[in-house]
Amino acid sequence: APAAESAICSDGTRVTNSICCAFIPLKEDLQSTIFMNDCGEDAHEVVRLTFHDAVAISRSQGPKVGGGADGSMLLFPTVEPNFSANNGIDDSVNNLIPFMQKHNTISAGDLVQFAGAVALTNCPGAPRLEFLAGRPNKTIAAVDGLIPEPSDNVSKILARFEDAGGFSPFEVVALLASHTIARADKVDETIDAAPFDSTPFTFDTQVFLEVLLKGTGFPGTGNNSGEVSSPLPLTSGTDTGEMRLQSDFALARDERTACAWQSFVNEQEFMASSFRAAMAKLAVLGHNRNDLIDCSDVVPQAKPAVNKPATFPVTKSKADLELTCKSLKFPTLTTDRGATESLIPHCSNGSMNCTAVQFTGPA
Ligand code: HEM
Ligand SMILES: [Ca+2]
Ligand SMILES: [Mn+2]
Repeated sequence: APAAESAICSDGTRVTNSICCAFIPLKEDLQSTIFMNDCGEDAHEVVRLTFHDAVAISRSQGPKVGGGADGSMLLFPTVEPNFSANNGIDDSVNNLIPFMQKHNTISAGDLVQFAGAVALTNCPGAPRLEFLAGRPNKTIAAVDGLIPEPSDNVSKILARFEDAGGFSPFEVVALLASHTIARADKVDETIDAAPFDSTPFTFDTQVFLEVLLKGTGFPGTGNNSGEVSSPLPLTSGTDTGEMRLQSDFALARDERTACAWQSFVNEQEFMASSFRAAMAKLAVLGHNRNDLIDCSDVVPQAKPAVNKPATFPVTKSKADLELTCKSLKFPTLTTDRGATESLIPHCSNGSMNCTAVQFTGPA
């Protein structure tokens, strides 16, 4: 192939195409206006948005039900955010909408996927995602029913991912590495920011370990749709205990996905590279990769991994594991020191009080 037109942006970044340079001021604006260089609530919610925008497409039903990674969530903010599977997505939608005017050469679809890549760079251990630019703004609102729900069974989840973009069961599990930096606000309406692992500000493998532990209780109320008991439910003030999604529980134990799930425990590099590859597929759903321009150079390097092996949280050990994968040996891990179950801090600096950015908007 002929060498791509290359350019140097005003800050010195060398890119394959000069159109990529517009994403550098966007990156700075996103960091200083919303993310604050933190792997906090606002970063988490934008990563979730990359998925909910992209997965709304169907190979069997065709383009009339949704265009994939097309920014339709931002372009139709009074439609898609109201679907029940999108409950809570309005925060990230309203936060990103002002950037469409402020950076008006960048399409909504590019904005969503780029913002997700930038958000992840704030999370130690996250991969530096591929970023391709050029998704057009011409699209339709997606229809309801295309986003997986935590109450869905494994067959339904795997079928939905297959239909959306030909994802294999392994790729589905790899994408769920995202739940290492995730907290639920809406599954249990009585509590906010209930984390899916004990380290929601670090892109580590703890989620794959902790979802394999026997559940003992609920961080809030106990009868919510899509929630099952977690091993670390202890809550105090805004330090909400761990929540477990029924879908994560089932994927970790189902014969089609359990070995993929277990394979990521304590395998930071393998998890990060598998997530990166699956995200590259997710981010271009609805597009032909060859029509897009590779602007990966404008994605900053992620914060380095903390280099701490996976550990059983205090009070837990291999006796608490619920393993169903027969072909893999479980790694030998130590238990964190302490006598009683630890709280999971609400904020990345370890405190109970931190403000999230929240713009008002149409969603
Ligand atoms: C089987 C598929 C999946 C199901 C059923 C599912 C379900 C959920 C649910 C119920 C929540 C909590 C929302 C709330 O109450 O605030 C959540 C949060 C989240 N999900 Fe997923 N998810 C799935 C796959 C994914 C994928 C593929 C990604 C990204 C690649 C992702 C990224 C996130 C993130 C980052 C959050 C945290 C948002 C926050 O902290 O505010 N999820 N997910
Ligand atoms: Ca984590
Ligand atoms: Mn949240």
